[in-house]
Amino acid sequence: MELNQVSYHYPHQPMLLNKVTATIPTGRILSIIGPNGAGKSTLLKLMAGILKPSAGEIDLNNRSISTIPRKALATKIAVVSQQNNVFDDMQVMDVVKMGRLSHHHLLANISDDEVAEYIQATHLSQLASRSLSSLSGGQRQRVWLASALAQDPEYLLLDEPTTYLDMHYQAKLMTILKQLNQQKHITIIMVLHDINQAFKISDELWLVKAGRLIETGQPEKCYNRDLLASIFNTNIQIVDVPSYGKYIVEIPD
Ligand SMILES: Nc1ncnc2c1ncn2[C@@H]1O[C@H](COP(=O)(O)OP(=O)(O)OP(=O)(O)O)[C@@H](O)[C@H]1O
Repeated sequence: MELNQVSYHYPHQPMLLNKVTATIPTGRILSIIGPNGAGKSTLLKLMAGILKPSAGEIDLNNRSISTIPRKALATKIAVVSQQNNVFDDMQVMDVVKMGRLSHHHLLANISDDEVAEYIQATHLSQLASRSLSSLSGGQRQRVWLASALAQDPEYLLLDEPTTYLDMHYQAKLMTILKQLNQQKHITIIMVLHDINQAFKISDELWLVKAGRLIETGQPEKCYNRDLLASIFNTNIQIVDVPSYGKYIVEIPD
């Protein structure tokens, strides 16, 4: 996937993203980090084809994603974003099957077996017959992930996927994502607020501030105190934690 001079503004709003040009590394894990309001979620929505650039192009395999029909795009790109409650009455199994609709016409044509691997990968087997409304925030998050995986996408886009998860499930989700990336070669693009998590799991980072891509590259290149301080507008220290490695901390004035 390539972004060529992508700019975007919401209707009747000033320009938010300004001529973003970058290549998404295929088969890798990319995290987008930056302060609140920088334009990270908007960038993700543009890559998902949910929003159309005001100027510039996003190409997938040399074709503009705005010319790819929605159902065809859903077999290539899956999105896990902030959840809605529209599907609260549905069973977990059916919500996961809905992800598979990009490959079928009817939910009734999709067997339990067809989605079993996605249910297993997200550790939902025990919850498969429960309604979505009876689940905790973290459990629901895994259902949305399973539904996105059922699309069998080349690209998995996640907007703050750890929001509802406790420390244990945050680590577990990161392990699941790493496995999916390594075993199925899915390209993973996510917006993460926990920058230490982003630095640990990602092959590449995009640092965004005020709608501009300030830096891109491997985490090692981005462990730069001055760079991070200017992005987040705060004092930063990078410390060495035994048996963890480099850890970024904010030191208030
Ligand atoms: N639908 C919308 N209409 C108008 N403005 C919007 C809309 N969605 C987002 N914005 C504005 O665009 C800017 C960027 O929002 P975006 O959600 O992309 O930022 P972000 O970097 O993901 O922020 P956060 O870290 O707080 O989630 C913000 O100023 C936001 O208020």
